[in-house]
Amino acid sequence: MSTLDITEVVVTPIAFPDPPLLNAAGVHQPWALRTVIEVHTGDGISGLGESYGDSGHLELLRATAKRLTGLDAFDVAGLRRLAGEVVGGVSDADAHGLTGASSVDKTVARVVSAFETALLDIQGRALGRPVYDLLGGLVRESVPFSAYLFYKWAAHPGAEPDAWGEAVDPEGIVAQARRMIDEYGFRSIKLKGGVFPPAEEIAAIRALREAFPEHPLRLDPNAAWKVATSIWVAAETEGLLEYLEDPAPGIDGMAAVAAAAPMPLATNMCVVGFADIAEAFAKRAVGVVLSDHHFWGGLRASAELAAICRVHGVGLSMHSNSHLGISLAAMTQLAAATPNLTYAVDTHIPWQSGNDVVAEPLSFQDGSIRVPRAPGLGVELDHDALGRMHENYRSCGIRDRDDETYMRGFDASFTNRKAYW
Ligand SMILES: O=C([O-])C(=O)C[C@H](O)[C@@H](O)C(=O)[O-]
Ligand SMILES: [Mg+2]
Repeated sequence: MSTLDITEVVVTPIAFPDPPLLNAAGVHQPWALRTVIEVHTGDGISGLGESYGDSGHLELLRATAKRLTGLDAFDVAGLRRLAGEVVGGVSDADAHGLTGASSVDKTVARVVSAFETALLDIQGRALGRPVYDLLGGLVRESVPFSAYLFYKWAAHPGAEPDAWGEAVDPEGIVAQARRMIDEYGFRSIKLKGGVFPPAEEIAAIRALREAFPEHPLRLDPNAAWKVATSIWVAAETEGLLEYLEDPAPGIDGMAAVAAAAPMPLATNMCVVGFADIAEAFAKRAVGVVLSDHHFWGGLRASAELAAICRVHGVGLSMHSNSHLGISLAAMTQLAAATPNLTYAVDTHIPWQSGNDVVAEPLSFQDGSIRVPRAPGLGVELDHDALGRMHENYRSCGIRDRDDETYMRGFDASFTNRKAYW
């Protein structure tokens, strides 16, 4: 008799180089952290997951992994129960705060997600079907992604310049967009804002519109603006943005901006769990929710979020932070099966300079990824790369992502820009 009982779970923290990308929380550290999950079953079928690498989360992943031996790979309910027991009453927060408030539910969701992806990978491989078939079936052959632009320094202080160069003004941002679009073919553009005074970021949006008249544009200051400033920026960018993402903090702040803004507001900060939805939707605070399976509780939970958005007439997009090819494959599978995901998906992949833990990463053509037809997620682990990136983790000295403290090393007066302008 075949058994998909879990025999072993391997949790490997890794690090890979990250450029000095600027945001409202500070600046990215030289190394980004992730955790790779390998779940093995008695049948010899294994599945992959990718998650955050911060120390508190890693501890929870390791503790949960120990409990999974013997669980059936189809028993996602059992995974949720065990993860809930491990997390207990812990509310694990990010130092950067870029994905909103923490809660016990969100902490459990982040842990579940890391393993659920691996279980779905196993299920798909066992059935000989891609993960999108487990999520309701294919609704698009290819998934469009957006160019994700960042203000950035030419180099981490004291290090060699990276290949992307400096971008601290509209010219630098347009040059970055041109290069990213030439290389990847993206057909929509997101600018990470909350770095410079809003008038400078509006100027960058105007410059992008002039250089790329056909590309839908988004601006995301990660709640760096007060309500009045947000309303002013929204008026100044009327007709330029497909959505304005998290201009101001909190559901009430967003609702006040949304009531005056000519474009929809999007969020990955004020609606970050199922408990936020009723209030935010009742107050019409957001027109678009950015899903993210890494903190919404996995691919199935993200599909539930999609259904809720659909029935409420709220749009759906997808969030990303620094990630590698297992996450990209999971995001692609989810997007492939989500009818109302009508916005191009965010991705940090261009910033990872070709570093990956998968042997043949999914690649972009004309800004989109063709959905893989192989069983499971459609990617295989590169064990040598995993080993190298684990060595990076051991030697880099970083154990938590903390953009603010890293920035303070260069500007002692810097504080997180929440509602700053
Ligand atoms: O609001 C967002 O889209 C993000 O939080 C995306 C990323 O975390 C990004 O801001 C980053 O990594 O600096
Ligand atoms: Mg955002």
